Amino acid sequence: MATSEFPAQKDGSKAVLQETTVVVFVLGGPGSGKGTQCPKIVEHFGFRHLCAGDLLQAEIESESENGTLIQNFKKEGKIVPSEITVKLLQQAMQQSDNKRFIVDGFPRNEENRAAFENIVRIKPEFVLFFDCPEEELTKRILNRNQGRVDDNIETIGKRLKVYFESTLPVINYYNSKRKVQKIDAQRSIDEVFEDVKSVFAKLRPVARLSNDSYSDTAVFTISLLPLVVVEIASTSKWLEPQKQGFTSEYKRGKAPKSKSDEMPAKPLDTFEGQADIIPGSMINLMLISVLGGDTCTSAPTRHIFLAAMLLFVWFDQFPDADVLQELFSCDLQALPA
Ligand SMILES: Nc1ncnc2c1ncn2[C@@H]1O[C@H](COP(=O)(O)OP(=O)(O)OP(=O)(O)O)[C@@H](O)[C@H]1O
Ligand SMILES: Nc1ccn([C@H]2C[C@H](O)[C@@H](COP(=O)(O)O)O2)c(=O)n1
Repeated sequence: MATSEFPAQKDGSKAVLQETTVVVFVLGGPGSGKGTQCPKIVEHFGFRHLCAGDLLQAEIESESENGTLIQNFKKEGKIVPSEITVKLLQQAMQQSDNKRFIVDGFPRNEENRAAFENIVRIKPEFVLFFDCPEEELTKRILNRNQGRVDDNIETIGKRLKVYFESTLPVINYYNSKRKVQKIDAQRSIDEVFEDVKSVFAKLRPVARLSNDSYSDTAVFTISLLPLVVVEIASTSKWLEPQKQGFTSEYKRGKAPKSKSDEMPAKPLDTFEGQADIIPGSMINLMLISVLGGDTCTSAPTRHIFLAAMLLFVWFDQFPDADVLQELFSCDLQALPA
């Protein structure tokens, strides 16, 4: 993903879209359920929802200079010139603290796609495509009852024509780049969302972390603290006598006793090297979840990993999984099956 500079803001500074910005385009015919599913994605995965149609509608309602032009395009079921739509999307992204966006109803045609990639300079992570037959689309729109100027049988025909002629080629373009996640949208809202969830769950865990609130930083710091404490305890001197005690009992072939004589101690192999194994496995588990695959690391690498994670959390800069993979690849080994 590329870094993109937005136009100067009122205070003269420039908002910069960082490399960690994630964009998912949500496409499908009119009435396929984009606007129904997007709020669920926001709720479950913390993305910011940008609906191109809603941004254009807000322009109409604000009676801006482009309002009448947009209204006329909308009534005709036509696609508004890309310059206008991309500018609105760009401003909305600029004003958001979130770095992860689902862009609903965009790009509607080749011109939209090229304008976004040229101006915003970000390629989508993937395209979520709600696939639904024409008859079902028409039925849903006619039942929608939200007072939209374009929800009438005449405009629906035009919108469907535009969808098949202009939007489907964009979906095919992304499909040729293996970026399309196709969802069967003809089923119930809940069934559709089950599929949507599994698509978003496949996003790399680091990319799924939200960067938009202090509470996230607090939650992640607190989650990392037990790891830090156990790691420090295991490598500090005060655990040495216990470790040696267990080891010498083990060498003499005697099971160490628990404090209560009636209660047998835990098996020796549970204790031996326990202080080293536990933090190792906890952090290895984290590494496995972040990097994928089976991994194990040496103690110094775990320490660097922990320190890096804390710094990343505090400075609100989560690294890409690829960066982590590169940082730790020298120390990652496949675990025996
Ligand atoms: N899976 C579904 N099953 C039945 N009805 C649905 C389903 N998903 C959405 N709907 C209904 O269909 C209508 C259209 O859905 P929605 O507004 O989400 O579509 P859309 O893709 O956002 O449409 P548009 O592109 O025209 O804005 C709504 O009334 C919605 O409640
Ligand atoms: N990229 C876009 C998105 C929307 N429009 C216009 C034309 C649509 O009929 C209208 C409503 O959009 P919807 O809510 O159906 O997604 O907005 C556009 O010109 N370009």
